[in-house]
Amino acid sequence: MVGKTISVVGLGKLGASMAAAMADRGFDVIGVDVSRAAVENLNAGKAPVQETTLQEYIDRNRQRLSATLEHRDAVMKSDITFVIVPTPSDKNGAFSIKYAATAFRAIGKALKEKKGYHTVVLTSTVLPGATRYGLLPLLEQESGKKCGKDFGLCYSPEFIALGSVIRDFLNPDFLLVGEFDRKSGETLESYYEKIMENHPPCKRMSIENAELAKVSLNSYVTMKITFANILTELCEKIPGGDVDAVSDAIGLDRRIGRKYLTGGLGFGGPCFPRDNVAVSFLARELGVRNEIAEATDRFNRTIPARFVEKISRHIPSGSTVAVLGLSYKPYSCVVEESQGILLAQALSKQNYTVTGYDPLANDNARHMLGDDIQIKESVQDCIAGADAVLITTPDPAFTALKLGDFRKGKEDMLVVDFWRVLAGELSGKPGIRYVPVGQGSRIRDAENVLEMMWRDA
Ligand SMILES: NC(=O)C1=CN([C@@H]2O[C@H](COP(=O)(O)OP(=O)(O)OC[C@H]3O[C@@H](n4cnc5c(N)ncnc54)[C@H](O)[C@@H]3O)[C@@H](O)[C@H]2O)C=CC1
Ligand SMILES: O=C(O)[C@H]1O[C@H](OP(=O)(O)OP(=O)(O)OC[C@H]2O[C@@H](n3ccc(=O)[nH]c3=O)[C@H](O)[C@@H]2O)[C@H](O)[C@@H](O)[C@@H]1O
Repeated sequence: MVGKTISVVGLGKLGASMAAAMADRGFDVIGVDVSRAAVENLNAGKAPVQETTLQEYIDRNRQRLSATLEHRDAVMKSDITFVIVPTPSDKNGAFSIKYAATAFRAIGKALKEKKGYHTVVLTSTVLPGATRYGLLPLLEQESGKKCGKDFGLCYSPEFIALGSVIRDFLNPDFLLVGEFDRKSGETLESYYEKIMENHPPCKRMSIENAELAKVSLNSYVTMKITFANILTELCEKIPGGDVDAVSDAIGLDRRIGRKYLTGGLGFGGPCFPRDNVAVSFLARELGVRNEIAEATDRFNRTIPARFVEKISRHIPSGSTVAVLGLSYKPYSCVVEESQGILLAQALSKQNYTVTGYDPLANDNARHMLGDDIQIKESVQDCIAGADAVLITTPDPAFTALKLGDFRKGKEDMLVVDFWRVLAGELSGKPGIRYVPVGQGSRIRDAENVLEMMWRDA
């Protein structure tokens, strides 16, 4: 049932890494992209995108990896095709399937000519119904063939975080397979048995259940992060409050777990923020109330403004603020929905002079921010002359900073540490006003509020 050759349509952040990882597991992999640069790069042995270990995987699998602009070539020469093209949010917050539709039409045309059974797998994130009612008809129209008889179809998303795409892909907690019919699911599962390194459990179900499971998982995880961010605010108002102490404790309960329970600056990036919006859209369309997804999204989007207000209580507008961390998380060049970028923009609007630095995301940040923020080439350049420093990601370039890296001028320098990574180094040190987010500050005020609450008991 398992053939030797796999094709991957879409050689972006997810697809390029999946193609290289599957080649490493012994398959011949043909990548397809509409971008000539992506195809030429892969054929020249260069990673089309930046991702941890991707270049190494390409280097050691050159013989088994190739790329083409022609969907037809790839489908004819392979037994199974994974489709991993963008599904951007549309104006209603739903995921658009316009790129997937173009890819499915091209695959359908190729299937018309192809002799023998072929399996098509959609990996891109879509909402329930999109695969069966939006994309499957295109395959059947273009090929003149029947799904379930002439070809198979699955929806099988990945649960992969940028920066660890290859490791996560090869070692998932579980596999999710939405199958058109039993044969489609069995075929895909047998490929996964050969591809994955850790023999994960495979959950097979209807296509629609798998579509719902993918977005539900992300929505649930962001709800958990948001809960931690609410705890963060509460701890700041409680004398001696410490969000990590609380998260570490409740995270030990196996019903909760400690992962994705760290309060800080909120979630960002190209995946999480759009998923609650899409889930809310789905719920509205189906007449279901989903106030959790809506509240999670609302709360997360107000976090930068809350901190601008907080910072303005410490330093007047006109001061210089250094933002360390412009990507949405460490080890990433991605700036989409980055909380660091949103914070920099909000501060600039309030007439602060803003400088920024990120080890990987400087170019993308420059592109997004234009002239409003001065992007610097090193942490030291970014901090020099600043009245306040904001540490927005727990990147090793920032967690390794020492007291001596911060200015020792006449005025104390404000350091807002969203992930509390420099507490040992900076807390209580002369010349620094260290503000660890999620810890009880302005203790006297906090005590007053608690005293008032309980005075008449
Ligand atoms: N990046 C991630 O970590 C994850 C992404 N996803 C989902 O995977 C999908 C793809 O995401 P990324 O890889 O990040 O996108 P991306 O934008 O980095 O890459 C998509 C690639 O598809 C190509 N493409 C567009 N239309 C095409 C067509 N008709 N034929 C062939 N190639 C075509 C583009 O040129 C681009 O190279 C999205 O639905 C996303 O939500 C899901 C889980 C994780
Ligand atoms: O559907 C997707 O496309 C992917 O979205 C996320 O992956 P990703 O956005 O790359 O990154 P994560 O490492 O999960 O982090 C996302 C954000 O959450 C924030 N976060 C994470 C953990 C935490 O405890 N607190 C917190 O605020 C991070 O700072 C970051 O901004 C999911 O983790 C993947 O499982 C999923 O496949």
